[in-house]
Amino acid sequence: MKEDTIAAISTPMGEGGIGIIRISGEESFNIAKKLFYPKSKISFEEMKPRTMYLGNIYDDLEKYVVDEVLMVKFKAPNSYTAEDMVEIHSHGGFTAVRKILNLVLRNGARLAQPGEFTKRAFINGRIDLSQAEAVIDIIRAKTDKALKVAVDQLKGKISEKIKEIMDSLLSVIALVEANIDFPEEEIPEASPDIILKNISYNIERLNYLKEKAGAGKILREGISTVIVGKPNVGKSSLLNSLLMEKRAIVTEIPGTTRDVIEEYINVKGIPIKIIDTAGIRDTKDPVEKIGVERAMEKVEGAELVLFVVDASGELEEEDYKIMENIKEKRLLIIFNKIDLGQKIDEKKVKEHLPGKRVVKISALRDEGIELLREEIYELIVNEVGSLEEGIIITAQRHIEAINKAIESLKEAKITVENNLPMEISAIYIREAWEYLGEITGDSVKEDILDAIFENFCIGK
Ligand SMILES: Nc1nc2c(c(=O)[nH]1)N(C=O)[C@@H](CNc1ccc(C(=O)N[C@@H](CCC(=O)O)C(=O)O)cc1)CN2
Ligand SMILES: Nc1nc2c(ncn2[C@@H]2O[C@H](COP(=O)(O)OP(=O)(O)OP(=O)(O)O)[C@@H](O)[C@H]2O)c(=O)[nH]1
Ligand SMILES: [Mg+2]
Repeated sequence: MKEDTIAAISTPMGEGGIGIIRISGEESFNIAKKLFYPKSKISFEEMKPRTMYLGNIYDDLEKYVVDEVLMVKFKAPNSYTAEDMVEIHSHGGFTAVRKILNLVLRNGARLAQPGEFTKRAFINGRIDLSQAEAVIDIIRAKTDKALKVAVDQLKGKISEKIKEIMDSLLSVIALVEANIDFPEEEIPEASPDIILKNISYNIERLNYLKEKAGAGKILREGISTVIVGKPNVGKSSLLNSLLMEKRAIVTEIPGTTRDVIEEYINVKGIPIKIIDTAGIRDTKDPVEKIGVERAMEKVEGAELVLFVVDASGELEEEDYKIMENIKEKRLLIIFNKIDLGQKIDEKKVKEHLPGKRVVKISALRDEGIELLREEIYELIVNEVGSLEEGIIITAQRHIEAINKAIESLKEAKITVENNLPMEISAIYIREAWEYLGEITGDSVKEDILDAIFENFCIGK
């Protein structure tokens, strides 16, 4: 079946130096040929692939030059999608790119869906599914470390590991099937021992990949971290210190913050989504009340809580209430306003929040902030393991597939141990193979593909 020729603007809409319109599919060259007039007066066919040419985009209906651009063509299969492709590099901004896209559409292309270029790269076999998924992770990476992990995935590191395991599983399946089909022949015997060994080894390899998944999820999605505490303890000041900018309004009036404020910070490569909330207290003010409710909701969903108290005062009833609510959470206790001297009873706080660490800071003077960042890092790394070496799985979809594969392999193991016919074991091993194939895209259903690429941006 002949695929449509698709087109989209691949750069963000806004004022910028350059804007890129991409076209992919069989009609790409014909469409570009009608619009593009090279300065050097050579024909479209004479232009070398993967070489930039300067020229004009000309509107053949309205008869005027739309923009001066650079154009480059890619001949299939040597392109991003592995189809014929054209890129038009125009001036940035809203108007030129949009006008050129419209011209391209008028001449026979249709607007690309989100992720459709990358989907084609996958369907045409240039990259596998986990590599395709890495593309959007690269675009959305919030720290250098997250970027590095995504680029490793784009380079095929995950697929390589998964494919090794799949091949190993396939080799036992083949062995079992050969023994069933040709029991008389001179082929290696599929002894229960050999099969068990293979299964155990592959379960081990999958478990190893799983170990790093926690770190992976954190690198990809960040840790949602809520700053919580009574009014006026310095929550917004802490947010500002961490961000190194005056993001939130700070005043000496309790109840200043009402809305939830969310920003990202980078703590040694870990993206931390930091959320400032309204001070928790009983209040009659209807606006503040909503703020307090929102704060409590955020605490509920938080992966890390920074509980701020005013260390220059005594613990109050509100503090006790908040502690009661957050004691089960991953949590750091922040003693703020330490510049005013410490009056708070540290023992009492620790009694109410056993096992949690205290960090002493002055948000006003930016003191202790570096230490706090260290503590956040340590807390996370202690729980999820190092973010440094090894292959890091980041996608929830991959983790689920690995879990299901492990379950199938465990089933297979039981059948062998119970001396059931080998073909039964082979069925479970094949099931594991198929689950892993969902990661690479070797065995994946259309709806999963749609769900993956729907989340991409247009033009990617
Ligand atoms: N202008 C521009 N910049 C871009 C992209 C692009 O498509 N256009 N990319 C994407 O969005 C990224 C680069 N990724 C790419 C990956 C593969 C191929 C490609 O043509 N691959 C062929 C040929 C490889 C070769 O040179 O031998 C292939 O793999 O067969 C192109 C871009 C980032 N920057
Ligand atoms: N001395 C001293 N004052 C501080 C410190 N941190 C914050 N403050 C002051 O405490 C007051 C309240 O600070 P905010 O950051 O607005 O407190 P908050 O917890 O966000 O308050 P709400 O939004 O009302 O809940 C302001 O006057 C700050 O300047 C600190 O470390 N030392
Ligand atoms: Mg505040």
